[in-house]
This record gives sequence, C-alpha cells and structure tokens, in this order.
Amino acid sequence: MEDLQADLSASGLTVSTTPEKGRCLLSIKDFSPGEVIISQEPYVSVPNNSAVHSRCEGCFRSSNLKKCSACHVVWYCGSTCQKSDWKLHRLECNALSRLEKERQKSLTPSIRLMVKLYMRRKLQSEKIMPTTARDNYNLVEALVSHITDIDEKQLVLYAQMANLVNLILQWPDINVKEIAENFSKLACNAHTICDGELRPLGTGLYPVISIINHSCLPNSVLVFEERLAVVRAVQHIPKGTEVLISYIETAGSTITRQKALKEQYLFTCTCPRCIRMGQYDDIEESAILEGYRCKDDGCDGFLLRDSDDEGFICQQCGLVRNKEEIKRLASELKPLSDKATMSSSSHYLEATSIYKTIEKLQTKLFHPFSINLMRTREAILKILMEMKDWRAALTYCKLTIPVYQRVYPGFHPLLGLQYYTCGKLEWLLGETEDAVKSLTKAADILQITHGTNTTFMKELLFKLEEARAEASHKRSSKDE
Ligand SMILES: C[S@@+](CC[C@H](N)C(=O)[O-])C[C@H]1O[C@@H](n2cnc3c(N)ncnc32)[C@H](O)[C@@H]1O
Repeated sequence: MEDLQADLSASGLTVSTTPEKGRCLLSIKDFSPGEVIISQEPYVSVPNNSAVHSRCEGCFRSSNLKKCSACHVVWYCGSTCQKSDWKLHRLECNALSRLEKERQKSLTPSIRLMVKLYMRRKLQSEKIMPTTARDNYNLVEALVSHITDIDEKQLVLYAQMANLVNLILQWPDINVKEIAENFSKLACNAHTICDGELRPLGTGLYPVISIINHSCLPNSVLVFEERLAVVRAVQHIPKGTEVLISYIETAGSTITRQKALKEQYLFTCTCPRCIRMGQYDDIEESAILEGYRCKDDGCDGFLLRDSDDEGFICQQCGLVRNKEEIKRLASELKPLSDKATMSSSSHYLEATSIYKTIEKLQTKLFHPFSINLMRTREAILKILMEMKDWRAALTYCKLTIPVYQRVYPGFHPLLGLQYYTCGKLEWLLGETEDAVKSLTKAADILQITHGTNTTFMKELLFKLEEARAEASHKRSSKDE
C-alpha cells in the first residue's frame, strides 16, 4: 500500500478511506478537462469470444486471427500478441487442453478470468512474472467483495463456479471458498472493456482503477485504448477532490439508477443527483424520462398520478389521462417488444417494421423525452445503418439528439458519439456544412473523453478536416 501511495502521489493522486464508501481516490493536484488522471493495464483480461465471433487475447482485435494450436480455445492476431501472452497462456493452455471439448466450449469469460487471476498470482509469487506497485495480487486482495451482503442464490452460483475453476486448475490446497469470494469481487470491481465507440469487447480487472468510486454526476470518465484503462477528467477537478466515474448508464431516473447500483454494487448512492430523490425537480425528471405524455399533442408537460389514482394529470395544462387508456397502450406494446428482440438480428425489414409500430405506440404513450422512446429509435437507427439506408438513419439519429443532450449533459462520450454518427451520415449524404457542425461538436466532446492520440480519434479529426475542406471548396465554387 505504501508503494502504491508513493506511485500515485507522483501522478497527483492519493488513496483515502471514508466510512460511507470505503477506499476512494483523491486528487492532490488540479486536473483540467481532458487530462489523464490515471491509466492502468489489466491485471487479467479476457475477450468476449463466442462461437461466431472471436478476438485476439492480447489486443482484442478481430482480424487475421489464428487459434492456439494446443488448446484450441484462445485466439491471437499474430506472434507479437502470442509471445507477450505466453508466460500466462502456457499455464492456461495446459489446463484448458485437459478439458473435454464440450466443457471447453462452455467456458464463460468469468471462469476464464478467474483461472487467469490464479495463474497470474502464481507466476508473480514464483517471480516468473514481475510485480510493481500497481501490478500485484495484494491489490486484488484489497478489493471489496460484499460477500456477506449477497443473497443465498448468488452464493450458490459462485460456489458452483468456484468448483469449476478448481476442476480446471487441479492445484493441491486451493481454497475454493476464496475463489467464490473472488467471483463476488469480480462482480463489483471488474470492468467491461469497450472500443472507442463504447462497444463491449471483453472484461478486465484493474485493481487501482477499481479504487475509484461512483457518482451519477461524475467528474471523470473511464475509456479504453485497446486493453489500457484510461480515466480522464471531464471537468476541472480541484486539488483535494474525490475522483468519481459512473459505474452505470446514467440516463435513467433516480429510482432506476439506485436499483442498478444496489443490485450490482450493493450500495445506496448519495451523489448530488441521488440526494434529490423525492424532491419536486427529481419527481419531474423521473416523470419526463420514464413517464407518460400529455393527452394534448401540442403540450410537452409531464404527468403525475392524480390523488384518487384514477389517472395522470398534466402538470402544465391540467388535462387528465385515463389510467385505462394507458394500460391499453402498454399492453399493446409488451408483445411487440418481445417480438422485436427476437427478430432484429436476422430480418432487418421485419424488425424495422415492428420497431416502427413500437415507436408509434410509444409516441402516444410516453413523454417526448422518454428514454424508452429513445431506445426504440436507437434500435431503428442501428438496423437502418446495417441496411445502409443513410437518409432514414440520419432522420433517426437527429431524433435522438435532443434526448441525448438532456440525459448525457456536458462532456459525455455517448453524446459525442451520437454527434459523430450524425456527422458521418451527413457527410455521406453530401450535407457538408451540417457534417462540419456535427463533427465539430463530436470532436469537442470526444477530445476531452477520449484524448487525441488514438486511431479512433485520429480518424474523427481527419474526417472533420476533410469535411471542412470540402465545405470551403463548395462555398468558394458557389461564389464564383
Ligand atoms: C469498485 S469498488 C470502489 C472502491 C471501494 N470503495 C473500495 O473500498 O475498494 C465499488 C464499491 O465501492 C463502494 N462505492 C462506490 N461508490 C460508492 C458511492 N458513491 N457511495 C457509497 N459506496 C460506494 C461500494 O461498496 C461498491 O460496491
């Protein structure tokens, strides 16, 4: 711990403890928006491989892959990744090779992550792999597990998973109870590794990044550059402030966010957004994000239940919406949502048609800033992009932007990415001036959240330059 404190203080950080949150990471210097606060390679990581889609164990890329010829489980993109993973994979390879084919196929990322965790610990304790202040098993031991707070069903599941790890490792004197507790640690400390566009690629354990606590109004953001976890400030962080990231999707109402945090991370959030729970502005926000729309199409008031529980009253114009009508619309929606989830991956036209019916019903039912409606439009946008229907995709992308601005304020990567999609579509459709505006907004946000050095950001900045050059060329040809 002393080593870690010394190492962190050189980066302007320190670890402290509070009774409410346990350990926390504090700044001991000012950080500006966009500045890297801390970065860390994973202690262990695994890609989300499936029968149809695999990734390199080293860099998570999905092109030019070759399977390890001994275990037939792990993939590599080339000799560089294979060599750098060899010390660890040599142990894993032996263990995986002993398994029956069917068992190999059913290995989940969590099981593989745990097997790799034990192997890394062994290699470091035998000094075959080096340790540093930020890279040692003591940091994993210090992670919270909440083992005494989880329910019986979950405990049984962890025990079964621990038995499977034990069976794979076949090490004498292994502590199966400790493995089960480590699964509980993974549940509240491991991170989903995403690409620049926030698509999930795998899972990793970053024991120093795991010291950072949650806020629904965070001052920092966690992104990944391949497997490297990078935390950047999204606002000015004065010296002596706690560094906070968001663990969850922050678009939901306070009740939804609190439920998600309690279920996975077993705590009650008291951030500045959550502390307002039950106050009028919080009730208003929930009613807008997850509630119903006014009967009058021209009114964008939010609705609250009336005192007799007969219906919902618009807080702007006073019109009452009947409970039965709302129930009827909701019951029409339910089977459609199930149908849409099942059809979307294969039949684009069928899926678009179902989602558009859902959108129509949701437009009648929910507030215009509803998250449900936003999700449906995101789903339609995704399918239209797959179908390369750029014009319709742009229409849907634009429909989501006002909701994104509301639910992802400030330097939020999701807002930046949505502007980026808009800009790329406008560029493809020859709407160059609009493309410049959208790509500029995307770059303004994503330079803060993602930095400027990654391939992803270089591509965005290059596109913006191209769009600017073409826009100025178009303007000058018009003038002639
Ligand atoms: C990834 S760990 C963060 C570091 C942790 N505080 C520690 O001592 O190691 C996640 C756990 O930290 C605690 N935590 C994180 N954010 C919190 C918050 N805003 N309020 C209370 N507890 C929090 C919860 O116990 C949660 O399960």
